[in-house]
Amino acid sequence: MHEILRQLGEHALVPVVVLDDPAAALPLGQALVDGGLPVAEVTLRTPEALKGIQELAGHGGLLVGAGTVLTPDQVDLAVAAGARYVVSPGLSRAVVERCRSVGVPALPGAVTATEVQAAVELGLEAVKFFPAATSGGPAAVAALAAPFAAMRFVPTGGIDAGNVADYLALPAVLAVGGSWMVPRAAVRAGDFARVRELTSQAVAATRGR
Ligand SMILES: O=C(O)C(=O)C[C@H](O)[C@H](O)COP(=O)(O)O
Repeated sequence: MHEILRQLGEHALVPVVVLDDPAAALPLGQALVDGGLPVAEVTLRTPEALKGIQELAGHGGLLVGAGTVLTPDQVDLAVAAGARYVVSPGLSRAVVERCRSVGVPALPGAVTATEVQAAVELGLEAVKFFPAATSGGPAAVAALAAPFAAMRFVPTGGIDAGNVADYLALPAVLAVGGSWMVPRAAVRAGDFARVRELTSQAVAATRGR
């Protein structure tokens, strides 16, 4: 497995961050580190996201990736800003190939057998099972994993403290993604103590994995 994917698997959680203000990036990154989770996926949903990736990548201790990557050009921008993995909501051959050519792992969305099979054909080792809750939840991941024995899944979308353990219990799950430990409102309000607390609670749910 790609070293970066292996590291995501070790942390077992991928916090999905929406940054409205790049000034929040460093305190947010520190709150994640202090909460025991030195990982951040910054979604390219806001104009400030690339600046935020740059700030977080400069932190040094964080495994920073880009989310909501829809085009090969965005792969280039994200990687230039310091992203070390690229997450997409769906499966795009062009995005996957650009990731391969610049040497970062792609984590594209796939929730059907056809999509997972397409990911296998592209040589991918892991996919994002997105949106997880509305696509059948843990039962759907388990059913989909059965015929694709080598594939690993990163369920994301609608996961929180109440159901994360159900996903983490599945051997096919590499890690679980979500925004519940980094609520946008808390980040906006500068409430990084809240982020740290939610993060350490989420990390506690991964123990014994
Ligand atoms: O696919 C992408 O790149 C995304 O940005 C999707 C996000 O990962 C989810 O929307 C997070 O889902 P929640 O944890 O329910 O907030």
